[in-house]
Amino acid sequence: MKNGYITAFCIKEFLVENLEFDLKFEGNVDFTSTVDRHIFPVLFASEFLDMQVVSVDTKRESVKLKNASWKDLKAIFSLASPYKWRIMLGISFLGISSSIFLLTPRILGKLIDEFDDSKKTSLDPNDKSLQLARYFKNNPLALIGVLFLGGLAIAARVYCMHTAGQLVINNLRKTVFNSVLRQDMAFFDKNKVGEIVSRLSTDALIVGYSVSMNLSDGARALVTCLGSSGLMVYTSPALCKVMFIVIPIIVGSFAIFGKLQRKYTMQMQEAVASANQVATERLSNIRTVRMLVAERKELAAYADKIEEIWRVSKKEGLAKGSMYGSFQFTGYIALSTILFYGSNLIHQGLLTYGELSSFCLYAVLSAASLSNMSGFFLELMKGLGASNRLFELKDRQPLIPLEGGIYKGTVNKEIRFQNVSFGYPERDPLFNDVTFSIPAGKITAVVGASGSGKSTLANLLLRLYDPIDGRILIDDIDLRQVDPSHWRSHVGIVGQEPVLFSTTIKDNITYAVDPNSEEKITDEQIEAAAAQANSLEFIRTFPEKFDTKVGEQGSTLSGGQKQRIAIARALVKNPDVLILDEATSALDASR
Ligand SMILES: Nc1ncnc2c1ncn2[C@@H]1O[C@H](COP(=O)(O)OP(=O)(O)OP(=O)(O)O)[C@@H](O)[C@H]1O
Repeated sequence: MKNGYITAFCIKEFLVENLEFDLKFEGNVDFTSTVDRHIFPVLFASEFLDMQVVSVDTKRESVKLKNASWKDLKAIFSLASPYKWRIMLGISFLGISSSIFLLTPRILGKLIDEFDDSKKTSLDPNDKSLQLARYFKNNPLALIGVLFLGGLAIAARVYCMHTAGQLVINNLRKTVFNSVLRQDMAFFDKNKVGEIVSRLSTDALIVGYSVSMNLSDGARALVTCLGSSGLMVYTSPALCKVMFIVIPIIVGSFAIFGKLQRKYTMQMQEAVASANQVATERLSNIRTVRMLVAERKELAAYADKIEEIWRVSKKEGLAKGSMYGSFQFTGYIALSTILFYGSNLIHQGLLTYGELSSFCLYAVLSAASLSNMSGFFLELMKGLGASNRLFELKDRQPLIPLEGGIYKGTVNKEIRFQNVSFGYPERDPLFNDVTFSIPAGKITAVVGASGSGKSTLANLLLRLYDPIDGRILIDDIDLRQVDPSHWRSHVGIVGQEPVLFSTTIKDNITYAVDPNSEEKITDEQIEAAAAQANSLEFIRTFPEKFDTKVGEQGSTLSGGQKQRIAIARALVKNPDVLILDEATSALDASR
């Protein structure tokens, strides 16, 4: 047990005085040796810096949803371009299956006429489809074989497009996650983590689907629609007149209800993201919820969000139902008219039974493909909406970059806050024109009232935020010119509420050590750091020692144990600057 002598620095406007006092540490954090290694902890204690206290504004702005526009189409399809060969292969299989299934109704029609003795003699023997029909009549197994080939081509197309979609989703998720990880703290102050996770899971899925499987379904619908319409005209131009009456009704109802459905689908995604946010935040803080007996309140908050989903869902269902209903209605009107008018044409000898059958099959195919095309359009719209939000995250440039600048990690003379003014975004200024120095090799304490800005000074020193005015100098070099990641890797910090990850004690202690760095941390160094933080003793009592899993946010450890592991984590990388932000608040005081 050692006593460390610290020098408390106070910000000049309030008190110009150096204080020396006796600091008691439980355990054996050896500050004498750390001072030798030019480590100088900056201790933050809640006492007497009389700074302005600003109330907490809990209302945070979320990622804004903008309306999707066609100009984003290029950007969304460019996501699929790395997988274009896989998509092209899928489209080729589409060509095979579509040719087979488009020609089948015509051949079946000819087969029907082949069995009608009254029509048999009047058929054109040079007609290729008739020749094929006759071949299949004599070799029915060949027809089964061709249809089987069509089925195989469909399976291959679905496989290619499904996997291409997953590759797009994987790539998108990685890119967006990378961009989110690089954002500045002000971004995380504004955007809720639950919403960002929702973007990564749901929106990436929608975008990936819309440019892969949906693209292939859309292409299939288009080919089928064009092919079957052409074959309808070829089979009976007279019957096609009926279609001129029905198509405008189908297109009109699709335009109205499709637009409505798109609107409600976007509202639905927003409502789901909002419900996810509530669930994530409350469940990750379940202990607090339990201790404050807030289960009913949280259930009510979640139920409100679910109620919102239900409200939007009803509108979405109504738009969807109206669209499908109008499709079915117009479809059956068209089919009845075709059969009625077609029977008349047969009676007049202008059409055969086989031709009417083929025409009906093509009409059904073309109606189904119109409906599929509407589905394609809707999915594309959904994809555009979702991509808009994802691109916002992907393309956002952080206010403070992760890398770039002078490689400065050691402090030889001093760290100097020079005329620093700061306020959090959308808040009143927290402090103005603050100047003080932290000399190298010394222990410096900052003390002040709760909420006065002590942790904020640590945030500024780590360059999590930039001062609004003034400079922070590391040996006369402005911190803004220093490579942020390099600087941070030389600063050890133990926060007020130590955050542990749900992995082993060893992984938590070595969390800040770059796995790709040449300098490997040995088990002896880990044990030494744990011993310095006075955690070795209790770690050894666990059956799995350093391989013990600590649970979510270290839930299986006591507050003091968590803090000691956090101290070991800060010490193991042998930092040049050590910041202890009330790091011993959960430790028992003892000599
Ligand atoms: N990310 C943030 N966004 C907006 N305001 C913040 C943020 N973090 C802190 N604040 C506000 O800044 C003020 C200073 O906070 P800070 O955590 O620096 O105080 P502190 O002196 O360390 O307090 P304590 O001793 O209670 O830990 C507080 O009023 C707080 O509400």
